[in-house]
Amino acid sequence: MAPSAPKEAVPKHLNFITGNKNKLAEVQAILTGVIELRNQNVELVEIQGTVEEVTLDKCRRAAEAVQGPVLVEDTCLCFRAMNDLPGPYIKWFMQSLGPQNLHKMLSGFDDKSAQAVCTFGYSAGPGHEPVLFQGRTDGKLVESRGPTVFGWDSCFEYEGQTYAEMEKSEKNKISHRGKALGKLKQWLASHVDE
Ligand SMILES: O=c1[nH]c(=O)c2ncn([C@@H]3O[C@H](COP(=O)(O)OP(=O)(O)OP(=O)(O)O)[C@@H](O)[C@H]3O)c2[nH]1
Ligand SMILES: [Mg+2]
Repeated sequence: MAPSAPKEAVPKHLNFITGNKNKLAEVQAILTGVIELRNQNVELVEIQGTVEEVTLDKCRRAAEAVQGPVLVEDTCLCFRAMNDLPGPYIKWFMQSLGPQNLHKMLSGFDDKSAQAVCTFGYSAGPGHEPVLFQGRTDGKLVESRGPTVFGWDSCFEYEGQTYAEMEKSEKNKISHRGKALGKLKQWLASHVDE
């Protein structure tokens, strides 16, 4: 998606609204030296819809909740054999099945291909339309390999290694989140207040 941003200055720091500590750590690592990141954990309702609709709505709700500029992110895991489900609903499948059983979702299918999708939304505040930045990484759903620290990292294989088997810095270079933040960085470069 092209970050078709209105010419609108963003502040010198970003307030990343998330309750997910692993996401926060990755975003902090990737944005170090680019922009100051702050964090608030606000419980946000997440609607059903497309990847983009979910993030747009999450971003608008977050801006309303804090009455100011916000960055939010929504992550999807899409299985080709299931026409992209569970997508934004992966969290609930992960919580119920756990990393040891997640791969069984595709046990009845030959096609194990999966795509990790990360969509950031930035809003300058309530009433400001969010700008989206999306990154996608293709891989496969596999039996859990590696540390089970972060969600489905141990079940998502990219070029022979699961995310969990990679060094963090390696994951961040090729991950859905790294790609999305690459676009955010480009946008920031032309929007941050001097
Ligand atoms: O192995 C993983 N590697 C990743 O890179 C990754 N990014 C997110 N997730 C998990 O996928 C679901 C997304 O749901 P989600 O986007 O709504 O996140 P969340 O509810 O945890 O936080 P937030 O909505 O407060 O930001 C949640 O279960 C996350 O733990 C990941 N798992
Ligand atoms: Mg969430």
